[in-house]
Amino acid sequence: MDSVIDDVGSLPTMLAKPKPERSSSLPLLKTDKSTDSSGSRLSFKTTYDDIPKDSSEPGKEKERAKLKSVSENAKSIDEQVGLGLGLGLGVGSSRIRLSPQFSLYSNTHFTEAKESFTSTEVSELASTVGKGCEDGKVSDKTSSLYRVSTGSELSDDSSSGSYNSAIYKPHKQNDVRWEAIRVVRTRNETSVLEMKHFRQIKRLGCGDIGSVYLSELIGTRSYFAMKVMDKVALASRNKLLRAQTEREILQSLDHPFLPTLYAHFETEKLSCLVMEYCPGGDLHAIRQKQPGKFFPEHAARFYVAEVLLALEYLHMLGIIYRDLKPENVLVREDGHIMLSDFDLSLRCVVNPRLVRFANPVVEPKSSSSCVLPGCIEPSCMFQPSCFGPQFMSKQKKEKRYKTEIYNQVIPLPELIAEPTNARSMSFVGTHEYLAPEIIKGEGHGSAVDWWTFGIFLYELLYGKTPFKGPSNKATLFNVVGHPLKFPETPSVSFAARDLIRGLLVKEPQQRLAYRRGATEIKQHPFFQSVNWALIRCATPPDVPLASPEIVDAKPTDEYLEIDFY
Ligand SMILES: Nc1ncnc2c1ncn2[C@@H]1O[C@H](COP(=O)(O)OP(=O)(O)OP(=O)(O)O)[C@@H](O)[C@H]1O
Repeated sequence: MDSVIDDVGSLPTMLAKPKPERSSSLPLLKTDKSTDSSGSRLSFKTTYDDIPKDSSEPGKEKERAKLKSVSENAKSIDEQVGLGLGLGLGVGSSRIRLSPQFSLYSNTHFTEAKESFTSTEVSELASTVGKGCEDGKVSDKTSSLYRVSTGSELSDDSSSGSYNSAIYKPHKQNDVRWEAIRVVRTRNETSVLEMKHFRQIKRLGCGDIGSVYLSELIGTRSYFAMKVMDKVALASRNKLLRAQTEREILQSLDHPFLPTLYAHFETEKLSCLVMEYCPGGDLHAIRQKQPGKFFPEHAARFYVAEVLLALEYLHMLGIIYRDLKPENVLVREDGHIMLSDFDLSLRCVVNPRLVRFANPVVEPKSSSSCVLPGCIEPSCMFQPSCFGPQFMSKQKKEKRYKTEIYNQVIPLPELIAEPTNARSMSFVGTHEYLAPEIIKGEGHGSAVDWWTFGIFLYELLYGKTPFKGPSNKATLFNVVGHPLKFPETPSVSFAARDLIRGLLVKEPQQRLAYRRGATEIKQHPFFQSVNWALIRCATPPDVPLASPEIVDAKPTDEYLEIDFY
């Protein structure tokens, strides 16, 4: 898979004649070699920021130097958390980000920050870096419109802040891990979590400038994924703002298919994010294990349906995700998904619009909110079970629809909060997943997520992406210029192909969901059998086995005395 490209704040000119001063540092030229030795897709980001503008040698030397630096960073972090030996580095298998010093945004702060935008303003690199950032290039790209994080806003008790944020997370507040954190804090008579409260069990992956570890909160048998980042490396690689964006987004989330950030703490050199651990791995790895390396349609539908709800929620918060791909979709212990990796996300302001009021008197024929061409079936909006039978007669459909209308006391109002009008000029994403408007540098909004959603569904069903060429450059040309084609095998339903066709429309304005966001996609016949409200109760296609490291975990009191620092 191609590497992630991330040129925040730059106009891509891949198809036009590149400007001379940019030509030497186009990520396209630098990232053609983008798979690791195992052939899996690298999540290695190339940014213009990483490359000096006056560089005359954009090629392999710098790429090698960068990989070496990733490797060294990972090794150094391993050593610092006490896992220095024998784990192998897996260079470039992941990337890592974070900001060393940033304010603790409560949900309220986040809202206040967003309110400072108009609907077309975007908060790319939304906040300025606090005291820790002295890099002129970074602050040049900072939007003054967004709430600024300053050193004075720092909290010494960031884990406490994260802990308290459970109060504002009604969907996650019953999570037993909050209780485990409370127990440790009480037991240690401390308001903050520190590295010494955790035992690192193994490294789950490593990225640009940090590593993710499976960690136990000592003495609780509660397990977390701890993302550990080297602050100096972040600063030197201009990753501070991206990291900060991700952390602020993580703090604002409260959704079953998005990560919970339990705590954040820092040591002198490291910054650590404590998140939910997903033992199921990612959908890219899981796809490789499927017969034929593609998912059966019912499994693909399950995964994309949950991803759709996650994207819908993000868009409602004014967050355009921009990096959807199977690698970023992790599988929880219960088999449901968790969308991860927010450092490429864009924050902007949305103006929620109510397009249909809650009304107890519903006229079936007036449900014009279904925008599918030729679709006059209101039944596509009401489904009785999470994943029911897909095909039924028209008579049955009508009967079912009537029953459901009567069972519904008040139909839900239909709200649209789609940051369609946001305009970012950044060149970010993963080659095979890039939307045409990003490649052409036309400016992009939330419709890019619907494009990537189409590529994602295609890849799950066919085992490959539709526009991949022999090189990254060829891939980009294909995305912009080649018509969409479906392979003859595997056999995929008409509904699935129709949905993909609607999503992979090159002109964003003509793309499905451009006008009404996720609502349009939910109403597509491909999702006819999905009960959106109950999807959390649906049976996942696969439930991961408990991680052997956890099953075999020894009683952990013996680790209490270990002091990492
Ligand atoms: N919550 C988690 N549970 C289980 N594994 C995780 C979790 N978060 C990350 N990982 C694993 O750790 C690896 C590194 O994650 P990290 O977020 O640092 O980088 P990444 O997802 O590869 O992406 P990027 O380089 O795009 O930031 C991932 O590939 C994933 O396999």
